[in-house]
Amino acid sequence: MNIALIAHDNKKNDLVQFATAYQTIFSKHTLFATGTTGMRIQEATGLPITRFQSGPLGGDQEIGAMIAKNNMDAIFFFRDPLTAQPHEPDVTALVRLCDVYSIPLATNMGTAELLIRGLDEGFLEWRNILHKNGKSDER
Ligand SMILES: O=C(CO)COP(=O)(O)O
Repeated sequence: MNIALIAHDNKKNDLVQFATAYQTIFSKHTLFATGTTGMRIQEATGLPITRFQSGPLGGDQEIGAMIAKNNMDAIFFFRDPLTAQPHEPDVTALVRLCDVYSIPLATNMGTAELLIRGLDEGFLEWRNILHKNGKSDER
């Protein structure tokens, strides 16, 4: 599965801890991230991660483009609900595309726990059916 990891600044420590705790599961998948989040997780875990631009510089939109091409299977996006973001339109657009394409999106630790365990149990196998039907450019 292709998985994206994103966190706003006040939530980066949480996502780094989460990725470290579930490193074994994440290591079975192909990881993508916005710039700074990806760097932080790579430093902490050594996991291979394809890093896009930083969020305010277009990283959210790059991940959105993957969703639109059916190349993204799940997203962990720890948003900061208490701080205004200069790129709020990009954040909204990313969340919207998840809804357009029914992509599982965890925006906080509580949902993230469910999503990562579900992922490991194979609850996202329906995504493979879409891939097999040739509806994506890559796996
Ligand atoms: O701003 C972000 C998501 O909206 C995250 O970007 P960084 O990972 O580069 O901090």
